[in-house]
Amino acid sequence: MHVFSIPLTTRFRRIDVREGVLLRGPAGWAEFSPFADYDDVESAAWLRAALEAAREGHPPAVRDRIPVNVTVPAVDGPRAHAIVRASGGCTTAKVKVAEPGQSEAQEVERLEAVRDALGPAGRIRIDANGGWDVATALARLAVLDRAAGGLEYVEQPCASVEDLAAVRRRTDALVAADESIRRAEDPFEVVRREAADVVVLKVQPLGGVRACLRLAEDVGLPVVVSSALESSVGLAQGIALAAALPELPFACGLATAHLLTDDTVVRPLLPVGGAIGVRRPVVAPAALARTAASEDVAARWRERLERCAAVLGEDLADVLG
Ligand SMILES: O=C(O)CCC(=O)C1=CC=C[C@@H](O)[C@@H]1C(=O)O
Ligand SMILES: [Mg+2]
Repeated sequence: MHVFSIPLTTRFRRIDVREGVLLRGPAGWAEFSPFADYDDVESAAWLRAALEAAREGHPPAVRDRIPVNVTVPAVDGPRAHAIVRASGGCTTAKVKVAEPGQSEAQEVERLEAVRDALGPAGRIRIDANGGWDVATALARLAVLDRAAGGLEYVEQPCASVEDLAAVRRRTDALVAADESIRRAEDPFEVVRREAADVVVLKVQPLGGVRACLRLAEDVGLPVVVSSALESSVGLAQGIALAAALPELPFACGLATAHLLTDDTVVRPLLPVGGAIGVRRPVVAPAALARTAASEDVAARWRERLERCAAVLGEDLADVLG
């Protein structure tokens, strides 16, 4: 077991340092890295995902390259431009909007810069993380669609499924559901209420690659696989899901290794030509030493891991070695 602590290159989701645990089982390394705002019961799904990867490995792949979007945090125009240009050939960008404290003008500047960097053929999607009410979403979407020169879709414009459905009914923009799937008691409410055109699946919060494959089948909507800002060990779990899905019509949000200043593997899972090759990266002792958390952080994670294992009724002896 290895506890890592890696500073981010850019503040994202109001965090500056990404922490988590790497476990190693008979099928290889796996990552357990629930965000701090997930309680033990919610975090247990993240552990189920890690145990599946460590013990069973990944299901068969049906493709060997995963097209990915570059993820643009809530930064200013010049920085957004630079991030897109340094993205490893991504032709789709996902741009964060609705950041608390930021203005519409800052979002417009960011989207114009991203369009400029991508060129006319690129695709731009935005993610509001549930930050708007319906009226704000409708007004802002019109403005941001113009600034971006067309939006591929808007991810989680509002927090509730009811509001997502209202936005979807009242605009031409496609709506993607993220938090309404990953943090919902019932992910099928999105389907019943016709609240989304696309669902975003993240492997850790949804309990593993196989659980996500079943969910994708049952939901019956196009899927975008996205990361939870993991190190490349966790990203490989997302890559494995994207590789195994029968259909993959959109670029996936798995190019987030560039948001970390270091990684736990020899060759991080970064895009080349806008896609990430399907592989399980090699964890290296030197990378583990560089990214090792301090003793107090490690102790906090060991306790969290134990509490989540208790929630699942799991004995972790085979993955802690
Ligand atoms: O989808 C992407 O391009 C990258 C992943 C990403 O945006 C996220 C990762 C982790 C936490 C989330 O707040 C955020 C998201 O909302 O999708
Ligand atoms: Mg999202």
